[in-house]
Amino acid sequence: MGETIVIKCGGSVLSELSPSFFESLQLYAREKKIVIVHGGGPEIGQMLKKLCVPTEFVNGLRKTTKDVLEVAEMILAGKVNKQLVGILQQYGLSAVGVSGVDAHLLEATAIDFHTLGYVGEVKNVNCAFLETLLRDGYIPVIAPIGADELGQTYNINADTVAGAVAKALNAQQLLFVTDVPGILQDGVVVEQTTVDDIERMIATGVITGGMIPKVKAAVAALEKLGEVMIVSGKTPFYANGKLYGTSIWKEVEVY
Ligand SMILES: Nc1ncnc2c1ncn2[C@@H]1O[C@H](COP(=O)(O)OP(=O)(O)O)[C@@H](O)[C@H]1O
Ligand SMILES: CC(=O)N[C@@H](CCC(=O)OP(=O)(O)O)C(=O)O
Repeated sequence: MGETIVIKCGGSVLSELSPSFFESLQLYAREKKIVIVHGGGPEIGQMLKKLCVPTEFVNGLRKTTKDVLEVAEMILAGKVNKQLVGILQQYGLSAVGVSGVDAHLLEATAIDFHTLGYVGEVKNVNCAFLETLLRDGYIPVIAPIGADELGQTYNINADTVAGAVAKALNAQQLLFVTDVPGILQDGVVVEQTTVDDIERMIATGVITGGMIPKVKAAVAALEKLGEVMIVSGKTPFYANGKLYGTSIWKEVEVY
């Protein structure tokens, strides 16, 4: 069996993942070991609204009070994780759903408690646990909740978790599956780009909002990985041995 691929499924597209997306995944799973990290930001937002719990974002991260943390855990580790595992199983893929709390998978600490509350960053990934699941033929499906050594849980941005897991596993590739077919510039998909280009696109306002944590996680992961891709979950992302979307490299390849 081949190399490990980490796939992050964004909350923006979870309810719209097309049959062709799962068919691409089936093809990919024959050749690669797959780890999935999922988001669920829009669902957390909807539940917070229903429960009249205020929510605000600071630099793309959800400020997380005790009440917000409780809802994030319910939605991510409870609802979204189990729904996604259920769908993967319908497509014949052996998925096991865990949160970062299970088996100390994601050891976390607060980024900046004063500004963000219980928002975590990843300190350590239990790779041995993931490798056990992968060796037994399972696709680990990870909800982005981590815990510290005292058992305090944290809400972690799912793009950040995907980047940290890909780096820790020395993954061959990291794929961000989202609701757009890649990084768009003037409405056109940028097929290949580099870390320098990305910094320019953030500075000039081409890349904004939820695309920012994604490209930042991509840039951090590129310290160790060769390539990060951003692809759409609404259309097939893999066919004839080729991935369709934006490919991000550390620097331009010279042929
Ligand atoms: N240059 C860009 N190209 C594509 N999408 C962009 C760009 N800049 C900002 N975005 C926004 O980023 C969104 C994807 O991020 P987000 O909503 O957080 O998705 P996810 O839940 O998949 O992480 C897109 O739907 C789009 O609105
Ligand atoms: C700290 C932080 O912002 N956590 C995110 C976790 C979910 C997430 O990242 O979901 P998407 O991938 O769908 O955006 C949140 O509370 O929305």
